[in-house]
Amino acid sequence: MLQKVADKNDSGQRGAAPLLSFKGVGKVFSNGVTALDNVDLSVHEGDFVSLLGPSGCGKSTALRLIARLSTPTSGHLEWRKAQGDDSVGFVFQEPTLLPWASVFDNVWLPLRLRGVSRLKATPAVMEMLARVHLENFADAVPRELSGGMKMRVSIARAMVTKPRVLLMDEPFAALDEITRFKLNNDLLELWQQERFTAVFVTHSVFESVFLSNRIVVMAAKPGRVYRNMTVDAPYPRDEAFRTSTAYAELCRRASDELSAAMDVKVEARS
Ligand SMILES: Nc1ncnc2c1ncn2[C@@H]1O[C@H](COP(=O)(O)OP(=O)(O)OP(=O)(O)O)[C@@H](O)[C@H]1O
Repeated sequence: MLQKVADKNDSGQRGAAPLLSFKGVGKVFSNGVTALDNVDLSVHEGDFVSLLGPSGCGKSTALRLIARLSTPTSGHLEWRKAQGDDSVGFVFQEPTLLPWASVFDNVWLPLRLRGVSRLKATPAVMEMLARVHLENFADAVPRELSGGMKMRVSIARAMVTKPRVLLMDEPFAALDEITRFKLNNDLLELWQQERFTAVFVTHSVFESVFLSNRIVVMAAKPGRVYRNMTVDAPYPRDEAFRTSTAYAELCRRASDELSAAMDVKVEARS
């Protein structure tokens, strides 16, 4: 069943117009920093795309542009118009939960802001809590939760409105490795169930290879796309994939690309 969904995710790319394209996008801040320079980048429906690169290469800036929290200073972003729904959800590195509110109320919040009553929101909130394996913690408050559980709440809150695109800015960077692996598995399961398009920012080669069907390796100063790498491994991906030679080889390739992207930066400065 999951394999079928994964096939659908993969087939979504072939031949179809991208869901979202960066067309020669530049972003220069008022302090003169060029965060992004002439970026061309396409995201297809159902993609799991990771933006991988050194600090300062413009990964977060790119996410903020997709979320419309910021606008390009040159070029433009183009959304495919056909289905008309370009809604986005955002998950940040910090879970940023309301400390006084229950898990249920935290997840309800985006629906509440749209005028949906507690009663009406209950099925959607409980469904999302079940999806992130927190259905038994609806009444807990954030201080009672572990870091991984707080992040699950944050993901459920971002997903409760069923956005078409889920943007994630290093969501697992502050977690221990075991929790991070578990959340990587659960995120892939959620992606395969809900069929959203994911754009995921990370510094981790291992995480980007495990999760993505495509990795955009970026270079810094100025921030730009260095390489588009296809991760040619079938979904679902599980612990067997994580310990496979295919995974090790893909990580080696991604690591080489990242090292090369960082060398480019050094050469450009010297
Ligand atoms: N609001 C801002 N004003 C000025 N400069 C900014 C602003 N936001 C980001 N920058 C600069 O733009 C560049 C790209 O920043 P951005 O946060 O997008 O990079 P990043 O790849 O996400 O970095 P990190 O991995 O460290 O989070 C950096 O040099 C950063 O200092």
